[in-house]
Amino acid sequence: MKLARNILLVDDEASWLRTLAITLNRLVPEAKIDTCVDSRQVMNRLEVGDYALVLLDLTMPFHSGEELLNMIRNAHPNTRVIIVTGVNEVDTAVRCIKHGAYDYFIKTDNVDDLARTVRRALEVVGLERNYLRIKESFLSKTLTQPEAFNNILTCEPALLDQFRYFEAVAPSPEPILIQGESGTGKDEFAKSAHQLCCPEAPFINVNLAGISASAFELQLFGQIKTLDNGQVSAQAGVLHQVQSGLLYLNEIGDLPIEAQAKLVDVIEHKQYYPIGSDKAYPVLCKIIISTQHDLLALSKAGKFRNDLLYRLRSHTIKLPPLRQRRLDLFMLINHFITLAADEMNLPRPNQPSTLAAQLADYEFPGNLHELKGMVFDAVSRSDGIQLNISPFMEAINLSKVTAEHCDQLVFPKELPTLAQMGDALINEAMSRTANSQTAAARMLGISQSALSRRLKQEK
Ligand SMILES: Nc1ncnc2c1ncn2[C@@H]1O[C@H](COP(=O)(O)OP(=O)(O)OP(=O)(O)O)[C@@H](O)[C@H]1O
Repeated sequence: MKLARNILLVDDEASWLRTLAITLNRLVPEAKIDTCVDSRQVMNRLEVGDYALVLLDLTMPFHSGEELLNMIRNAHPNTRVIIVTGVNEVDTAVRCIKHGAYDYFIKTDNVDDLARTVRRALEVVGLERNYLRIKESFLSKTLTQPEAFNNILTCEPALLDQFRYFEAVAPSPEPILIQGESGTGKDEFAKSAHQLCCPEAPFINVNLAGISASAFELQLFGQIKTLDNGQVSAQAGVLHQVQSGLLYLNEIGDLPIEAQAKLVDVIEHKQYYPIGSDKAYPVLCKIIISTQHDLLALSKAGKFRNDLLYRLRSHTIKLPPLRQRRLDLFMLINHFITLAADEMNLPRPNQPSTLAAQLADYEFPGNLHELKGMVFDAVSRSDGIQLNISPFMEAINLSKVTAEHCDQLVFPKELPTLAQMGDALINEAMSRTANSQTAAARMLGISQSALSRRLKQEK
């Protein structure tokens, strides 16, 4: 991921440089700080260092700060320069700002103000770089790393367009929101993002369904405790474990509102505090967030924070449900036949040529989870030559019957209890969705956490 983090501190006073570097390391932990005491080396360092920001003294031997400011702005217009000097003269300050300095500080100024400005300058450079890269990549109309999408089969033009958008935004430091019904491929897109931005680093998937605010905080931030005997015990959170990898937060719509505030802080300040610690640690990972809910509707209902919603809007992709991807059916069925035959060690049956057309009007409420479940069932019932199509026909017929008799449920002579009906409904939904709790919960019109609790009670 290409973040704007590198800062070069330039001053001929070595002891001041050391102090400034230590202070900024503490106040802006996400920054990578280098120092340079010799003004003659600055331009060479900028050639090789990808610096987003230079903090520059004014009075130095060889090249003065003002001279360097002009040289840097001409040769590296995207690098910002903040003047940090002992010279407290309004004229000089005005001249520097006119010549393109981002800001001007006196060495005796409050360091917190300087740190805030440094962070803002890094953000500005990051956003500029991001915007340029996204524009270039999107306009190029081709994928640079098509292999990152190997697990997502499609020939639907709308979804292929999403690949280009996703590749363009994947390296951005902002989080990406993936929206789509259960089974539309959100997890697969998160894995593609990992391939695109940090394949060598860890990928950690955290399911937020049913999580409490305190469990979320502990899982993300970890905990540092000082025991009675003075020893320190530390429990690492996923933000520490994932390092510069990819953190996938699944089902954000289920996150309690208090925990959402913590997540806003992480996204906004790119730093976090382990529970029990007042030391800030940098957030180095890429964050991908998914939901099957309409977050705008949740926010209107007071269940989702506006500030989090706005933060997640920078990069959003919406995955279409399978009922809008008819062109893909034939290919997906073939793909799942191969998977099922390999997994169950069975001969690979052929897909009847009319099957995809027969499924054209079926709604697939469980999307790819449901299709995969049907194909696995069909392969297990096949003779090894032709795919047994009864699981598909049963689903089509059932949906027709349900549509025709949706207001006329037929009950046995002796009525079941409410509890028995509930259990039977849950079992049916789980079996129709190949045991996907998210898809089954959606079918039943309840949250995944409620379904998960019911299933635990059943056991
Ligand atoms: N385009 C695709 N080609 C092949 N397989 C796919 C594709 N999209 C998804 N799958 C497979 O379909 C199943 C469901 O996909 P996935 O888990 O990514 O959906 P999801 O939207 O994350 O679901 P949930 O909301 O339930 O977590 C997985 O087994 C996945 O590997």
